[in-house]
Amino acid sequence: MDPEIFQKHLKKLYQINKGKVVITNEVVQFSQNHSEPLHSVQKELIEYTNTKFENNSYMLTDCNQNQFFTLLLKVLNAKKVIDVGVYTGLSSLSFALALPEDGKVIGLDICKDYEECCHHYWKKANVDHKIELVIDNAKNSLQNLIDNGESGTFDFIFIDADKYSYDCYYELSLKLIRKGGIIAFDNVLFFGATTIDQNSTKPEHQIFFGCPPFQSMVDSLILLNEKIAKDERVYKTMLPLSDGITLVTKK
Ligand SMILES: C[S@@+](CC[C@H](N)C(=O)[O-])C[C@H]1O[C@@H](n2cnc3c(N)ncnc32)[C@H](O)[C@@H]1O
Repeated sequence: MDPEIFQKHLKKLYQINKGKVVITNEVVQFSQNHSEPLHSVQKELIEYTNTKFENNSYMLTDCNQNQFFTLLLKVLNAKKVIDVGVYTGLSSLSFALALPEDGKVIGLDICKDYEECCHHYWKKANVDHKIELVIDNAKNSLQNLIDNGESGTFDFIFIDADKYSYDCYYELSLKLIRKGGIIAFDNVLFFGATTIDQNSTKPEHQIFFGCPPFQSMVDSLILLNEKIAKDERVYKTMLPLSDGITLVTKK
């Protein structure tokens, strides 16, 4: 191989989008196909949620995320996990599948509507015994864990419930996570809304404005993103994976 030709070629490639791959849906699918395959029950639950709860199935975590968390839990050698925002049970299922036989997921959700669905699929995947579903406001549930002396004992905490309360979940989770454990926040990019100038008049940005409930979630997430970026208590990284995931670990 002629190194000069190779260098010239690389330079040309680098000039296109600074050498970075544009993340299209096809690229997302490609990376999904080249990651740890999903368990058949994870696939069934996704299918069921998309058909049965069509109106709010956008709440499901996506495949890439679940594949990523599976690997993360293995690396962390995780045994104790908290899932804040369970919905139809996919994230809790993924965590339970990645944990050893004596591992435990505490799933927190305020809504009872999906309880039956959760247990059905968790049983089907033989992990129901590893998951404890607590129906209450997650703020109370996290505080109860602290009051029960479980501070500093969790390996991984996933925050994916109401966006207004992320900051409160963050502070409580910092108490519950062990040193070296990871707290992950979902939706920190929120369809890209948190990344744009909130005074933007660009026509392509106007879709993000004009819906007060959406805007107040965006405002909460913007404040949280700024807080974590400056927070000296943690090491952090924000990944442009799915709808944006921030990972933090205590210093
Ligand atoms: C985005 S969904 C979670 C998706 C889930 N992690 C998955 O993998 O599919 C958010 C969930 O948070 C729950 N939630 C909303 N507010 C909550 C609160 N204050 N406390 C606990 N759960 C809450 C909702 O009921 C909903 O099921």
